[in-house]
Amino acid sequence: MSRSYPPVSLLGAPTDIGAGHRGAGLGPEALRIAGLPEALAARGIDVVDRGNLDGPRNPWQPPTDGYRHLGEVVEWNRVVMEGVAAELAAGRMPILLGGDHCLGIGSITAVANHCRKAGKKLRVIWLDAHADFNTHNVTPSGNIHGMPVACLCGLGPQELTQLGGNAPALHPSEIRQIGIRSVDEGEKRLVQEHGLDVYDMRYIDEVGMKRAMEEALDGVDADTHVHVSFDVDFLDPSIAPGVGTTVPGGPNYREAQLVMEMIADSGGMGSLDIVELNPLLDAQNATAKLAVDLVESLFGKSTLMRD
Ligand SMILES: NC(=[NH2+])NCCC[C@H](N)C(=O)O
Ligand SMILES: [Mn+2]
Ligand SMILES: [Mn+2]
Repeated sequence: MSRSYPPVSLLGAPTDIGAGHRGAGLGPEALRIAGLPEALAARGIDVVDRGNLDGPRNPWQPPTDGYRHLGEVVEWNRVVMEGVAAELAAGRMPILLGGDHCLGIGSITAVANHCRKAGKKLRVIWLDAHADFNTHNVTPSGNIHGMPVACLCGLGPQELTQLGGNAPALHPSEIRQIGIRSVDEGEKRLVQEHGLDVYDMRYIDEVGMKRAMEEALDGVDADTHVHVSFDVDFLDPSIAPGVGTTVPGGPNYREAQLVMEMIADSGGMGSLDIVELNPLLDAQNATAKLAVDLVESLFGKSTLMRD
């Protein structure tokens, strides 16, 4: 199946404000140096690099009341939400270059608002080692990059849960999480209570990535906007060392390619976040290059013609 893609805009968000390690703020530049704009252009996509958004610097403080850098995280997410919303309103596909995963709050809030206005269904495909469903009372770290899914579903500080208006941006039924293998104790209970649809590594081991992805994409149709939230720590650390919170036992190269190819085949991808890439922990930008390779597959690159 091949599709034509709308024009794409790259938006850099160079910050590690929600993370526990410094360095994710260098992600946008590493992705550019790994050739992301050129790779998309080579696929015939009209791509414009908007450069980097601007936000507060990282004061690198310990958490207060269960959150590290809440004020700065709110500011960054407002900037991201506005940037992503402007691209969607102009009929373009935003690709957010993070930055840490707290930025998913702003990005997905903008996408959800756009879908409500356009009368489209939303399906978020969350590729991650982590559920990112912590709240300030259960977080082991206070790092807000461990909380974006909870915030989007209405659990968290009002400044984040109501970033785009007074209703939660997302209903748990709109998200599918793939590759999960690290969920904190208190977080497990919340995931269960809110009925998140989690395709964890145990499930993927048992049924295979193909069936897991068929299920995760079930119901996606021409009226569905698919948002892909790609936390690079989704990948097994043996192939993707350049992230701050590695967890062993993730998808290998072929499984990751299949995920991307199946999302491409769904024909529904309307927006993408690439987050948590940390060039300071990488080996010669190899993780960034792998991310670019996988994004090519997300945009329909395949070995043979398959129509
Ligand atoms: N987006 C991420 N890399 N999240 C990692 C979260 C790690 C851990 N669960 C925490 O809340 O601190
Ligand atoms: Mn993660
Ligand atoms: Mn994450």
